[in-house]
Amino acid sequence: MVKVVVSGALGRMGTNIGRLVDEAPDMELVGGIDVKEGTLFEKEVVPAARIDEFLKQTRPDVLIDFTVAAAAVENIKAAARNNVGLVVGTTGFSPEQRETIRVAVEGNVPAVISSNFSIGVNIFWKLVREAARQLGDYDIEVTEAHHRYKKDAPSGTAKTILEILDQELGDREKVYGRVGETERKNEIGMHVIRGGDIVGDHSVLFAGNFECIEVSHRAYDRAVFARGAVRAARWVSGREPRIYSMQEVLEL
Ligand SMILES: NC(=O)C1=CN([C@@H]2O[C@H](COP(=O)(O)OP(=O)(O)OC[C@H]3O[C@@H](n4cnc5c(N)ncnc54)[C@H](OP(=O)(O)O)[C@@H]3O)[C@@H](O)[C@H]2O)C=CC1
Ligand SMILES: O=C(O)C1=N[C@H](C(=O)O)C[C@H](O)C1
Repeated sequence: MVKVVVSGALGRMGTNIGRLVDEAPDMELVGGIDVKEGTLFEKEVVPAARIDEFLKQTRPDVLIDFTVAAAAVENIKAAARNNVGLVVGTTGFSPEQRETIRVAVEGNVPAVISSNFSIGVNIFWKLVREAARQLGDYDIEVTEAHHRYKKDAPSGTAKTILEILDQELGDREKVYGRVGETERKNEIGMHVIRGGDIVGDHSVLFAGNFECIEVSHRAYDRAVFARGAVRAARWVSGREPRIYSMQEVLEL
């Protein structure tokens, strides 16, 4: 049995993940962490201030964190202190926060950290890499769209797309939206849409003369992220203590 605590337990992703863990025959949901007290599928949810005490009491194998960046950093440090493996889907980390996470995790606990846990997006990233290899001289524009409540922008998935493009094409200037008189140079355009209940859309446009290629992914339900996170939780238990990507989990 893989024992799981969900952090961000009362949120959109936390409740989706809690349901899947609760229903999995090989997993045990032992509780949740959030800002307020509550319950998650009849298991206790305690405030984040009590995380150390709760991890000692419930002794999970894995903490799955889908919260906000500043909170996730503290939760990751607590998991590492208590020798609990990690699956981290939270996005919006600064470079400094990423370094803090690396120091907390490496050599201490195994952690799968990904800006997107859907299988489709992990394949989409591979397609974007291949397109960039072939179409480096085309104009490139990245667009993402999410629901009105999303706190960070651009999305973590879009930032991963920009990293892939940089790896393949070298560092290019990023232009975040355009207004007024603008002249296109060898930049990458990055465009963010927020509205309604859009679950998560990402697209990369490669525009040449007389033709365009668009690589895109659209999520219709948060279940695709939740399923990937639960798959990663199963996979991460007992691994060497370092940071893993979802690509490693999926052997892509
Ligand atoms: N990697 C992936 O595949 C995916 C990543 N995400 C990312 O996951 C994160 C959460 O998204 P979503 O579920 O939509 O957001 P929600 O706001 O619905 O959920 C986040 C929850 O975390 C709670 N929270 C805040 N601080 C803490 C803390 N210190 N400890 C524990 N819980 C805390 C929030 O409480 P309160 O509301 O009271 O502040 C809220 O209940 C975001 O960063 C998002 O980008 C989302 C989908 C897929
Ligand atoms: O906040 C969300 O909802 C999502 N966040 C992730 C991101 O920032 O890339 C993944 C997904 O697109 C949904």
